[in-house]
Amino acid sequence: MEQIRLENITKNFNGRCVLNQVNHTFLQGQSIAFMGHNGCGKSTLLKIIAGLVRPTDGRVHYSSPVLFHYVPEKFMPLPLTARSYLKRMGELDGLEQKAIGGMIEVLGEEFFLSELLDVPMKHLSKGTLQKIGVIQAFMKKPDILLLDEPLSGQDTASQKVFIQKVNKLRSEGVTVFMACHEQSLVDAVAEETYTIQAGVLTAYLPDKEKRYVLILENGQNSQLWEGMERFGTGYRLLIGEDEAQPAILRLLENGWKLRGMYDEKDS
Ligand SMILES: Nc1ncnc2c1ncn2[C@@H]1O[C@H](COP(=O)(O)OP(=O)(O)OP(=O)(O)O)[C@@H](O)[C@H]1O
Repeated sequence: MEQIRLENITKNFNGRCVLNQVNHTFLQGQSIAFMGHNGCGKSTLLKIIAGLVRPTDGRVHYSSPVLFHYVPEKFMPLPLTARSYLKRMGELDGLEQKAIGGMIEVLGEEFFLSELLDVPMKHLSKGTLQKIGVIQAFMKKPDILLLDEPLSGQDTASQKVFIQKVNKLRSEGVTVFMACHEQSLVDAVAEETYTIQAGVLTAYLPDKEKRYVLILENGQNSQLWEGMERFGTGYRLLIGEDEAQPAILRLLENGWKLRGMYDEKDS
């Protein structure tokens, strides 16, 4: 079912065109990643979809009223503690006091933040603030989740929790948009990837020849896969780009930890 239609979306900043007459329809339940070089317009497009930035020209059509959750790339270092911030946000979302307290505890623990929940946010690192933004987005199920560089460059344990939670929302019909540079995150949560080049949104087609090296650690005595080679204390697996997404999901489900991923050509 059609959920969002971009009609001739153009965005100029100081006379410079960042998005140039973008037309596209997104369906409910899709999970989309925007990739592309720094400054190509990924965050701008996310904000336009969320209605946070007005396009210079064109319109965004929504098929029905929708609840958005938007996780920004940079989070404000407020003087509030993470706990009181999340509590207030939960209240604004109409959640019950008791449920909010429980969710903060559980999500804080899952994202390894329990000890930092009572520290003023202005003293927290950029990565920790990002996690608080992500926790906020998981407190109430939205119709559309927009994630700007979520947990990029963070530890694999937190990324694994994040991937599981996003995929759970996807299975419940939530539409997901994500701007991301990290291929492993994109492969784990997005079914369609687009790049923005010179203001134009283009479907990203996997290169059949391209292969990735996955560096894996055996977390739970999981069964070895064909082709896995010993690599330091873990294993190394070479995999085609088009197979990477389902393979990573299966590996994570089977207790493997993804320690790294890079283009075979860079090895
Ligand atoms: N409020 C603004 N005023 C002026 N220029 C802006 C503004 N917001 C974004 N830009 C410019 O628009 C371009 C696209 O920015 P955007 O943040 O969308 O890129 P991005 O693809 O998300 O980049 P990154 O990967 O570095 O996060 C950049 O050149 C940026 O400097």
